[in-house]
Amino acid sequence: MILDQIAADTRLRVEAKKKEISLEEVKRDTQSMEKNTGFPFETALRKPDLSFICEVKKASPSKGIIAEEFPYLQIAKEYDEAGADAISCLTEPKYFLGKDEYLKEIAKEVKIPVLRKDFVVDEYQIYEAKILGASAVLLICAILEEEQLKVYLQIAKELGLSALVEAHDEKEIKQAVRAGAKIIGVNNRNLKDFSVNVGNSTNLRNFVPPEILFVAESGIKGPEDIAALRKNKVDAVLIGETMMRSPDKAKMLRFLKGEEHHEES
Ligand SMILES: O=P(O)(O)OC[C@@H](O)[C@@H](O)c1c[nH]c2ccccc12
Repeated sequence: MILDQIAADTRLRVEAKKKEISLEEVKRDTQSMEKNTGFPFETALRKPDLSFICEVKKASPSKGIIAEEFPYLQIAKEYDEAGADAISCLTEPKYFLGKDEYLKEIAKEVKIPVLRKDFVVDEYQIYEAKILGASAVLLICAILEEEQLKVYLQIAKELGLSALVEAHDEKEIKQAVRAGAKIIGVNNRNLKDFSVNVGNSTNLRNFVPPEILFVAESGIKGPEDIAALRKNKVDAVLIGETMMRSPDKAKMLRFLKGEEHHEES
């Protein structure tokens, strides 16, 4: 299964990083950092209207290369100017061709909060996210034990980071709720076989209590998808490929919101 493979590779990557900079060192580095005031990622999602999280992603295992040319900083700035509420930035290098530097530079450059999109299997990566300037981390239920998830949520909280806890089915949502997640994302893409069903997040909407923020992730292509998610009282959407492939981010965002009738001019 691809997810297990990515998680295993990530463990190796983290072990190698620890040899260069130890866990103690990254912990110490976060201690000397300015304390965050509030949780900007969570705040960005907690508004009456639907929030948009736009993703900076060069490639993925299901789609291959999405952006041959990849002016990541410019893309992030365009998302910010287009009115995105937050940015998701892939840092996983092998399968998504992400880089820590992308996140670091983007977080410095934009006003909106940035989520570190990676496969967290070690607390090391949460401290690292903080150092890179992220406002939030992704925690994927399918690769974490419930106890681990609880511990990681606590570490993130202490660092002033929000956590988007990703679930794919009812069982994982229940785990996320028990572990104390404040933001739950339901992935419409099954990471076991890459099949996409935008109905997955609407079907599972009611398993998440209303005080927990609900994010619909993946496979969102057009205003009909957004309208259906709005109707189901989703708090936020996470959109990657559709935004990445669009030459005019502001226009695409208006199109998705139903404010613009044509995708292309
Ligand atoms: O490009 P899409 O289909 O709009 O999907 C974005 C995002 O949801 C997807 O990249 C994603 C969702 N969960 C993940 C976990 C790891 C890596 C990537 C992801």
